[in-house]
Amino acid sequence: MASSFSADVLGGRSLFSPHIHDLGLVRDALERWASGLDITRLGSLAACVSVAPVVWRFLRAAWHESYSWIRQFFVASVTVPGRDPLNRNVMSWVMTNIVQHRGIRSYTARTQVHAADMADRAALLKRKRREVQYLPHFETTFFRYGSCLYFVSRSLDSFHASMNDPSYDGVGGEELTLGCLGWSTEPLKKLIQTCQEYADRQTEFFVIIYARDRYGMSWQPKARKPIRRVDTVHFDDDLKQALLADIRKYLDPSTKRLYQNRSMPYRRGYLFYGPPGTGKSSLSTALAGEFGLDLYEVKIPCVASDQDLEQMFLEIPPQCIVLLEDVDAIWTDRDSEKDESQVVARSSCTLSGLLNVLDGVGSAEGRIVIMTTNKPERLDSALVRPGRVDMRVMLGNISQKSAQQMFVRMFTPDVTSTLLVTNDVYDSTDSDEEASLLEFDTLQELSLEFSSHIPEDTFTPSQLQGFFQLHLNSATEAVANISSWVERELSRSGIDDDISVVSEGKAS
Ligand SMILES: Nc1ncnc2c1ncn2[C@@H]1O[C@H](COP(=O)(O)OP(=O)(O)OP(=O)(O)O)[C@@H](O)[C@H]1O
Repeated sequence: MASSFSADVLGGRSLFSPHIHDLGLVRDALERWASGLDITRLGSLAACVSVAPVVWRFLRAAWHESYSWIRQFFVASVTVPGRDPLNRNVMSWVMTNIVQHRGIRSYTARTQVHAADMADRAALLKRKRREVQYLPHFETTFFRYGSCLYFVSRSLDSFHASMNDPSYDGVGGEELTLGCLGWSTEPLKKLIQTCQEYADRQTEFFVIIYARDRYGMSWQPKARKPIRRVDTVHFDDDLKQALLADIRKYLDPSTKRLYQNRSMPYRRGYLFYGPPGTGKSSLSTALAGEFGLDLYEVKIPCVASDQDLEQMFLEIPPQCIVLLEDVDAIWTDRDSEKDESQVVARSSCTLSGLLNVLDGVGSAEGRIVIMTTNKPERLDSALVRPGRVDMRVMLGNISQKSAQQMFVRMFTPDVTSTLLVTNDVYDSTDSDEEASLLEFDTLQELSLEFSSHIPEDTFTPSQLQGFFQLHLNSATEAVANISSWVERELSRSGIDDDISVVSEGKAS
């Protein structure tokens, strides 16, 4: 037993011997260091360590004092209020061009709110998981731009308050102070102009949609959507061209002069009507992108009072699109007694409140107002008279022609990837052209076959979009499945409440 025990110990020793060797070395080093220690030096070291915090506090106070002196006498500054649109422009420029180029070690993290922004496919599939948004966390940052030294400080208190607002997208919103060394504010104005130009370039690719914040206190950017081309919203082609021409003419500077010379209010109003899911909101967003305008969204059923509506309109800038959604929720036709009771129940603002903001004292020049409704017959004639509504656009159920266009759009190869392929890989030879032409021809044939199965003016475009979402990977599969889908939808609409929606679309 004894021999076996000692054998085990020996075995263990041989196993761990390198560590024991290392420990021996550490112990030797410690012994050498301790033997050379001088107790006086140790005491002065301890004294230094104990006064270090006091020195640190003193240096900080001195720095703050001298910093405020420097700021007072040698620094020019501009403060940008949190709720001003300029704030967002400055902040996104600073984030993109300064902060992100530095190694960031401090972030604010919060749960991503906008589901549309989720890039993580796994998170999308696992619906309960929400993506985390990381935002650079800084209070003051110094940077050199051109020949000047600048700094930007932000009020972190208001930043944290904004972060608690789920509709806040994380950029801007807190009071900013921009400063630079010197007595002139010119470099600051130039910097602000650079930020503005940067923001303008951004809007070439995006539409900024503004909505009231959750307290109803101010307009806040709700979403930044990639521009949707107007040709991706399918409805009557002639009507679409007429609408585009009308807006283009209205926005032409010469038209503005004409209106002013003739003492006419420079405003334009449109009414988009049709069943739900026919593209009224999509068209409004597409128009904002087409004409480079911001979109201010007012959901009429959510407006608390006439005063709120008035305040909203007072804060909307002149050059933009105002989208008044579901205007029928305000009230019904004045002659229709039976609906009068629903009016009070559905919305808290009144017809006179709405008319007042459309062309009363507070209504600004240069706006485009788009009203949408599913029930145009309910609207009061005063609201839709010329001057308030200059053009009515009916967005109905989908025609065979639009269904064909939608099919081609869904299965046309991505333009950017096609361009990459043609530029990088191929020399455009005759056979290649023939191949792409053939592809185009096949797509046309398939689209014709597809649309022949779609009954005229029966389904909403959003219904058809739902079908495409199931067959996005194969055009032939879509064609093969369309007739059974149509049958299913028709039989469903026979028993569904949807039948009323479909027949309303046909009637209008
Ligand atoms: N005419 C259309 N052309 C292309 N897509 C459309 C069209 N109409 C609807 N869609 C698609 O259907 C979806 C819903 O459209 P949208 O919200 O614009 O309809 P809407 O008429 O505003 O509906 P609602 O009256 O319920 O607000 C969007 O994803 C949009 O892409």
